[in-house]
Amino acid sequence: MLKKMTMKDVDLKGKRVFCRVDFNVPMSEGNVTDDTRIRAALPTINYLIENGAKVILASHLGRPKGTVNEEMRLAAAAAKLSELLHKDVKSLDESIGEKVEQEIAAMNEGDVVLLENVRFHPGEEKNDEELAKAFAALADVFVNDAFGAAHRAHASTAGIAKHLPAVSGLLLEKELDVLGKALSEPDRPFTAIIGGAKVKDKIGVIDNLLENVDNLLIGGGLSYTFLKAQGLEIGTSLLEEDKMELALSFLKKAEEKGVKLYLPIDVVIVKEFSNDTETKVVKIDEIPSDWMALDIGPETVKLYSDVIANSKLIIWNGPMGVFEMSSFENGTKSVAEAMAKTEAYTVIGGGDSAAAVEQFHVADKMDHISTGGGASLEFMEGKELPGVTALTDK
Ligand SMILES: Nc1ncnc2c1ncn2[C@@H]1O[C@H](COP(=O)(O)OP(=O)(O)OP(=O)(O)O)[C@@H](O)[C@H]1O
Ligand SMILES: O=C(O)[C@H](O)COP(=O)(O)O
Repeated sequence: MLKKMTMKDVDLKGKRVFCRVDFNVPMSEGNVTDDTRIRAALPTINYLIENGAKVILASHLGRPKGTVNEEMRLAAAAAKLSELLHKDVKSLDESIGEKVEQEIAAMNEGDVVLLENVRFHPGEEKNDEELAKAFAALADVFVNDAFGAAHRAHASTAGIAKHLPAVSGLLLEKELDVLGKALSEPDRPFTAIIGGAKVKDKIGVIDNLLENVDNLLIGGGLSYTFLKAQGLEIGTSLLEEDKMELALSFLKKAEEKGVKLYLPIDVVIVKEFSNDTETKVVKIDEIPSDWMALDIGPETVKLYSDVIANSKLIIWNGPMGVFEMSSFENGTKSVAEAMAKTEAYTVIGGGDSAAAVEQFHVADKMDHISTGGGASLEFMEGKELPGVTALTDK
């Protein structure tokens, strides 16, 4: 349970509400190419409208490093939101200052404006006190619905919360609820699937999950460091030599905690990193020294799919192979399909895994797809999220 104030704990009628959302969406040629994050914020925005708030939305887009970048303006996101809400959304070209104040003063209850990219100000990422105060001066209430940015202690996610009643939005609440419950009172068997490129990026999450899960399925680039550490030949597959000791300590921890840790038993290998080259499927102890593994093989798919089918709760973060190339997509696709079929409660930890379930058309079969990549990872590592900590206690 979230011990922070929520939108339901404050009177919103006629109030100016500064609502931080994560509209950091993929764009191409000035258009939003994936509106998932905008759609995910609709329940909160509609709630604010229905309760008579004046809705002042704020977001970052990309990493403009404190200067105005024409390609990172939020106007296209405002247009997309307007289309989804069936309502005018005024896109402003600043996020603080006199002009913004005038626009807000002219708002009626239920009106919606979207401020310009907050990262155009250098103070945003520095969590500058003056910028936080300038944001707070625009409003009476702060609502944080930007789960995707909750791991950042920035002026519009954390700093502002010191100066206004600060409450969670519905998306933020839901994300914390689903991920929190999964980690604190999991239905068992509880299985985590961890893939992606590097052990380095998943140290915290593997360490924390080993405290909790029944099964840990490892795939993707990071599995080869584990395999090499066990003395296997991995050819030219991805290796982080300095993480081999750590990989061994994870294997030991799994044994101590009674966690079944699975590594690939067969793989798809190639001689060069290319989609159009000869591929072979080999057993895990048959990788030639000049070949590299870019996907898990069919035996591993079968093994992992069986574990998935026999689980009650599954959390997935990171692809099983180089799924962007069709020759190496099978492992990731099969895991996505096995998750789509299972009766278990399925949680996708954002980022590449969320992209994969979209790509393989099974997104609607998942119980929860997190809108946060980095944020969900940090949450699963057991870290505090500054955007949540900053909210007003109940
Ligand atoms: N065997 C492999 N060899 C090389 N690269 C791999 C292999 N398996 C997966 N990858 C690559 O790993 C990348 C994804 O890993 P990365 O750690 O960057 O993100 P992630 O785990 O999906 O994290 P997030 O979900 O937070 O975005 C993909 O681009 C994929 O091509
Ligand atoms: O896309 C994300 O993960 C969030 O919007 C956070 O973006 P950032 O990594 O640039 O802070």
